[in-house]
Amino acid sequence: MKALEEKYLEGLSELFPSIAAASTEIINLQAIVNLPKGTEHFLTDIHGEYEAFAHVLKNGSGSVKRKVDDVFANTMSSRDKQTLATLIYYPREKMERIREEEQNMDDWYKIMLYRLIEVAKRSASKYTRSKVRKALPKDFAYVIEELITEKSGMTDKESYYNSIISTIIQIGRAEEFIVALCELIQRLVVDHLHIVGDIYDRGPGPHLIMDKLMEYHSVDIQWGNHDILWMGAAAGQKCCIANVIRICARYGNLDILEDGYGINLLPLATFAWKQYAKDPCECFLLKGQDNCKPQELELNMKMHKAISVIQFKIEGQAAELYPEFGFQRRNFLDKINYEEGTITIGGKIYQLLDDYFPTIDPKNPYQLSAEEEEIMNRLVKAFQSCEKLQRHMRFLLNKGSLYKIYNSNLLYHGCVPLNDDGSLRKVKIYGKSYQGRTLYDVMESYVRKGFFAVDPNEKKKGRDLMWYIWQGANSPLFGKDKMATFERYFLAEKELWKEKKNAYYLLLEDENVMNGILDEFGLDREISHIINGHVPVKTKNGENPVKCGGKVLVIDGGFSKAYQKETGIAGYTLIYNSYGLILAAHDPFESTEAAIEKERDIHSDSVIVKRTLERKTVGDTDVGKVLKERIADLEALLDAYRSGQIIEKI
Ligand SMILES: O=P(O)(O)OC[C@H]1O[C@](O)(COP(=O)(O)O)[C@@H](O)[C@@H]1O
Ligand SMILES: [Mn+2]
Repeated sequence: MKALEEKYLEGLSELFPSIAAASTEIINLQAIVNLPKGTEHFLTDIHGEYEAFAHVLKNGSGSVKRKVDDVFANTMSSRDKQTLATLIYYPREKMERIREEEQNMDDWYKIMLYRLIEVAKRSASKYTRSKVRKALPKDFAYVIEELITEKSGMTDKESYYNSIISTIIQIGRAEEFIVALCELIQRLVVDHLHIVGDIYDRGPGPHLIMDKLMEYHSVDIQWGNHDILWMGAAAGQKCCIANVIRICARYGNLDILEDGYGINLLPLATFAWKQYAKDPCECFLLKGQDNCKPQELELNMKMHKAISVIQFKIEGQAAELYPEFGFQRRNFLDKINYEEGTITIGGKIYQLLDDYFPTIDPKNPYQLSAEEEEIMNRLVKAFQSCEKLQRHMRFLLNKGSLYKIYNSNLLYHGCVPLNDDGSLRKVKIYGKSYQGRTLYDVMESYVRKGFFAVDPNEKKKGRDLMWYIWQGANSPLFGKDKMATFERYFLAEKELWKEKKNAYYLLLEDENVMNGILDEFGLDREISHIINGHVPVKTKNGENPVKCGGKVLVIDGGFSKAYQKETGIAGYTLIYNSYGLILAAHDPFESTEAAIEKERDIHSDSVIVKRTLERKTVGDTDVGKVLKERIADLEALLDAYRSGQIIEKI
């Protein structure tokens, strides 16, 4: 043991070869440990709503506005503060509009530059110089550093700053400089972003969200069931592919696949147009179809039906392949009386809303027709060879996981599957049972195998498990007894549409159960929180996202427009800064246009969920723990130098 420690200190002395070097490092690290903790920002269930997402990212769920308020308090009108905040969110667009009205732009630049410098200064004050330096835009790094660093010894600060600012304006770089400052502020107000799942589906811009996330300075992602669906599709899992296309068709978003990812849907379109030529496909209307031209709508509905039928067939085959997934009870095509147009479920006969199935052979209802087969094979190739999709999925794999423990918070998209009595539910995966954290870990390892395993059997298991995670009754990301897709399309009886939530969602207020989950994940039950998304919080019915006295926070972002009428708001986001946890409830986002033109921010009511007694420092965080260990090691090295055990290397 002793020898090992000595070896380690020897190694460390290579990096810090003298008493002076080790001491300097200790002082630097200690300074970081004492700084206020960086702000974390939590978003969930973005569901392809790129514009609203981009806006919340820019305003840091109110963090930018809070900074502006802090700096200017009562010295500026609220109107001016709002203009300044809008400028910080949309600098280019805002300046374009200002230029049209403002008589004296130079004056305007000057005022704004001063204001922005003050906000930037305050935003940077939480960080070390070296961290701020890394965040500075290349072109203006030196000047910005000069302007935002306090120069206490300087006598004529005013004229020094004035001359820098005048020069910037004179040489025609004011606008670029303003943009750089605004982006810096946006960058500094949020230190780290957590996406608690469901980037994909329903809205039109998930690919744009992915591009934006890929350039974000610090982010982690907990996969949602919709993200896993896309991951499965990208890995070539056919049921996932069919579901992805079906959902895009249902929301009038086939453009995401065709234009966003360049996946060719022509074979499916041609087939659907011919196969369902005279079929009105009325059960396959689109959600939000007002944006669709009539001719496009007709084709879109036919494609919607064609891919749904394919999905029910291939899911039926997969259900037989894996009885332990429990999907056999979801097989309906063999329960249909094709002559009568009825279906028998639970001993009862129901009338189907649509009974035109030209591609189904009643004797072999799950068999794809030759054309359907050909289409699916081509789609598998298209998904697997789409470079952009693969790049996005690689990013999800590298920055993402099924759950995350971060600064004493436990983050996952859906739930931890529980029995009705609150005990951890045992779930069988490929012949073995797992529960709680191990269930999560095993599932995650299969997801990764679906992409990286060399053994083709393991790879297939990994891919097929992604389809299970999407909609399996015991999937921690889905957490409902079934996904009633078939019933929602074909049956009028709403009682059949019901999806029963896992006991987890009924036990959110049960402290014993929630503490049990924290224990299971190795977290301190006294100080930790569980944060999940997935289930829209129906605020208009009086539902509260803060559960279990603040131990659990359910923050389905509610970005999805389709769901806003159910929730009554545009959902929640969460901020965890050095003062505590702040929950922001947002009104729906109108448009980027309105945000700039009318300076209409998303109106957010902020509620402080937990205020820390003392301002939290980096020392209280996970990074802080690592830094403190490093300091202890360096102190040991110092002792070793001083006692002669190790000799300086200079
Ligand atoms: O509103 P739609 O498009 O019918 O989707 C409903 C389906 O989406 C789900 O809610 C899953 O999506 P979420 O993860 O966003 O909740 C299913 O449970 C349900 O069957
Ligand atoms: Mn979800």
